[in-house]
Amino acid sequence: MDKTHANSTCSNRPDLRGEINWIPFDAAAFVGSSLRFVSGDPEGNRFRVSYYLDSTQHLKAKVWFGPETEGPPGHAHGGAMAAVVDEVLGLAAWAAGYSIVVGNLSVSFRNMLPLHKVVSVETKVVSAEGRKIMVHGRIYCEKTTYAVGECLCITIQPKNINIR
Ligand SMILES: CCCCCCCC(=O)SCCNC(=O)CCNC(=O)[C@H](O)C(C)(C)COP(=O)(O)OP(=O)(O)OC[C@H]1O[C@@H](n2cnc3c(N)ncnc32)[C@H](O)[C@@H]1OP(=O)(O)O
Repeated sequence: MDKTHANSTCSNRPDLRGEINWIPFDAAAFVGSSLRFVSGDPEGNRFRVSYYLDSTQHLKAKVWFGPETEGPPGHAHGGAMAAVVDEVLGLAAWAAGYSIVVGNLSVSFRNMLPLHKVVSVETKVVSAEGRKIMVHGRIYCEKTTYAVGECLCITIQPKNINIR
């Protein structure tokens, strides 16, 4: 399990720094500025997200689940976790060089995720067969796994997605 430098509790400014050997990843440089739903409001009360590549070039994210992601009292909505898995695993395929949209997403919720928590997301592109790119990943913090995702991405022509 990765060692974390991030605070696990909310402060005025959650600590989204990456871990040793992670380098910042500029998502907008790959997919434009359209990813507003999850990572587009770095000062907001929903999600705050920082992206990185680890030393093996796998996409990682640090994500703060703010109060506006609430589902069960004091905890993140399952849809909020699914949205994070959708964006981060989809973006992992882009970071690996595939222009894709997500065709199918499976998310298993393993533990309730307390609000105001900074967690990590890890990803791995596990296969590429024709237009089908399979990406696996999970949301975790230290020894706790909150959600596990399997994301089937389908390649598209970049011109069909109007990246801006
Ligand atoms: C820009 C950065 C984005 C990154 C992070 C954000 C991630 C997202 O949230 S993306 C938004 C959510 N996703 C969408 O809106 C996608 C909506 N769906 C579509 O646009 C289309 O169905 C699309 C593009 C996936 C596939 O359509 P199309 O190009 O016509 O391909 P199609 O011929 O049907 O299928 C191609 C292959 O993929 C397979 N496939 C397509 N969709 C699926 C699916 N949902 N499940 C399983 N297999 C599928 C087909 O079986 C086919 O396989 P094979 O080649 O073996 O026969």
